[in-house]
Formats: sequence, structure tokens, C-alpha cells
Amino acid sequence: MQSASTTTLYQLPSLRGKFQTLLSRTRLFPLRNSFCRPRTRPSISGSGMRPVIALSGSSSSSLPAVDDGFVTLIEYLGKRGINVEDDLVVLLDHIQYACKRIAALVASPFNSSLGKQKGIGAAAGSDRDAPKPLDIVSNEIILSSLQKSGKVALMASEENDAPIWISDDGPYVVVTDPLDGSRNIDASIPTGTIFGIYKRLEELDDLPTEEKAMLNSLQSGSRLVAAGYVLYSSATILCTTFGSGTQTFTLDHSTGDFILTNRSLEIPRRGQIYSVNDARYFDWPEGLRRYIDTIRQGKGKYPKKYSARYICSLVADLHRTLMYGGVAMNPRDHLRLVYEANPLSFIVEQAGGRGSDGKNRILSLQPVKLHQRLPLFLGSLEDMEELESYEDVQQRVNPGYEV
Ligand SMILES: O=P(O)(O)OC[C@H]1O[C@](O)(COP(=O)(O)O)[C@@H](O)[C@@H]1O
Repeated sequence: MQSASTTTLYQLPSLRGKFQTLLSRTRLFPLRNSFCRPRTRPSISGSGMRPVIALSGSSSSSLPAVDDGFVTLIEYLGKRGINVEDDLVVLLDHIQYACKRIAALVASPFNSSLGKQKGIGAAAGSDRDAPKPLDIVSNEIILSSLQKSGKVALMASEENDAPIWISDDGPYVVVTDPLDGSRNIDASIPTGTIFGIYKRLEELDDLPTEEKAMLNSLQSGSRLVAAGYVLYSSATILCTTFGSGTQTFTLDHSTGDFILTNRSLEIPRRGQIYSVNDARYFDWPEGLRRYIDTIRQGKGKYPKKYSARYICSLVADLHRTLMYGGVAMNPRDHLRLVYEANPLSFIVEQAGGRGSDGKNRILSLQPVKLHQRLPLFLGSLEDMEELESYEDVQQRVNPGYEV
């Protein structure tokens, strides 16, 4: 029997009619090609292990020389950079602003008055004057920025049961997890914002709002035109893709700008690190146990003993994996396809890696529910191939864990 994560929208009888209509109205060519100039991957940035500032006057750069050697996010996106559509530049400008506000919030000494943890003060929604948890505040910050951008038709967020329709003529759809890893925030463990950007499906404009909002939110990850995450850690790092490689920008606190630090982040083909919550070992399927036991002992295809690293904060675990290689995983049905797995898989693929549910390429899955959960494996190409060769790696026993 097919699992929920591999059932296509088309196969669900209740949605089949709507999906047929959707398909007949939807252009089938990849939308992202219309947003970016042809892929250029200048060699200035090195392997991705050590981000470098883009220097002016580099002969290998396709960007024009700049006076001081610094390129901001907006300059990078604009006409003198990779030249994405103006609407997308405006949208990214608003998203980066929201993320800077969230960065300030998570680092603020006044957070206790905001109630970092769910459950401090009254639960969200039960008391108008109660302090709100930071993930709810972050959600409001992002929503407000998207509304002000004038470029967004709808936002679908982890924090809202249903997608929020913003504007009939906004050209984009934004999916987001506004503050992932927030369960760790009282300990100042890194957190992150994840976002993915689609084109609004104009073919659906005549449908009732609720219906078109849901169908727009359930677009396959293969239709993403851009995706990104922001890591709130010792540095605040914005990692993006517009379908032509993966770039990182680091927040310069002195100017408030995200500065390009790596214009072509490439994940090593093979790492020596696995990242998983291995307290769950006895709930894992046999294939996953064998895989982890093998690489731990240095008996896998790469004959070195692997190390374990697990922060339990998805963006941080992924960022380290992109930098150093290896595989980051959560084998149980926990992480969400629409606003976590899809944007992050797009980024990983654009960096030369792979995103999978243990069997299928994430970007080939058709979401059927906004908050659909699935096992998630992200990492270096060779590590991912080796892991998937064990076949039985999806954790079916998922009792729900307290911590
Ligand atoms: O409990 P597990 O299975 O280790 O899951 C940890 C994962 O859950 C997350 O905290 C997200 O979970 P929530 O969406 O419930 O906050 C990730 O940041 C982290 O990678």
C-alpha cells in the first residue's frame, strides 16, 4: 500500500476532478526558467567549506566589479547581479526585512516578556493580553512583510491551519515555517526561518478563495521558483536558491545588510557526518539501523568512521550538512513537506546534493495536505545513494516523543 507521502493528489478521489481541472489550466513547463538568467556558477567562492567575500575585479566573476568588494542581497538579485524579476526582488527585500526583525527578536534580552516557550503565560489565543510565543510573533512579522510587499497572493505557514489569502493580484505564493526549532530557544540553540516561493496559479483565479488558496499551496516542489532559509546562530545567515545554484549571505550587523559570502555553495559529494536523533534507535527499521551501524564503524562505501552531530534544529543541522557534507535526517513522519522538506530539498539539490523521503525524490512528491508530514533525508549525493540502497529506512513506529 502506498504511504500518504507517496499518494499523489490525482489519486485521491475527492480531489481528482479539481486536479484534472488544475492540470488542464496549468502550463506544464518549469516556471523557474522565466525568473533567472541562464545559470552561471563563477568559481570565486571555492568548495563551500569556507565562505568568502566576493571580491571586486575578479576575472572569474560574471558580476560587474563593485567599488568596495561587498555585494548585498538586493544588489545580487538586481539588474547588475543575477537579474531576477523586479517583483521577486521586492518580495525578497520584504522577506529579508522580516528575517532581520526575527533575528533581533530571538537575540533580544527582552524575550522573557514575549514568552519564548509555548505554555509560558496563557496559551496563544486563550488570552488577548498574554505574551505570545516567538514562533507566533515570527509568523505575524512575516505575514505583515508579505502583505506590505504587494507581491503575494497567499501565505501558507506552519502556524496557520489554512493558507491566508492576501491579494488577488499578488504574483507569488509563499510557504513558510517562520521559526523552526523554537522548542530549543530558551537555551539559545540556533533556530531558523524556512521559505519557498511559487508563482500564483493564474489558471485558478476564478475559483472560490478557499479552494484556490489550498490548490496554490499544494504545488509540487518542482515548481518552486525560489527558496531560502535564515539561520539565527552566532552569525545570521541567509541561504537562497533561485534555481541557478545556492548562495549564502551573512548579516552585517553594522549596516543591517545581508552580504554575499558564497555565490555558489556546493555540498561535498561525500561527508563523514550523520545527523539524526539516535535515541530513537530502537524504533528505527532494520535497514536504517544497519546503515547507521555500518557507517559508524567505517564499514560503508567510505572506509572512515563517521561522526554524529545533532542539534535538533532543522535549519542548523542542514546548514552544517551543506558545509561539511554527510546526511541529515529525521526518519519518522515529523517534518512537513510543503514548507520544510520542499524548500530545503530545492536548496540542497541546487547545491549538488539530494533530498528524499528515503525512497522518493522530495521535489517529485505531490502534496495532498498543507501540513503533511514525512520522513526527510537531506545530504551529499554519495551518502544519500548509499543510505537509500538500504531501502528500509523510514521509521514507521512514531509514538510521539516528549522531548
Ligand atoms: O524530535 P525529533 O524527531 O528529533 O525532531 C526534531 C526536529 O523537529 C523540529 O524541532 C521541528 O519540529 P516542530 O515543527 O514540532 O518544532 C526540527 O527543528 C528538528 O529537526
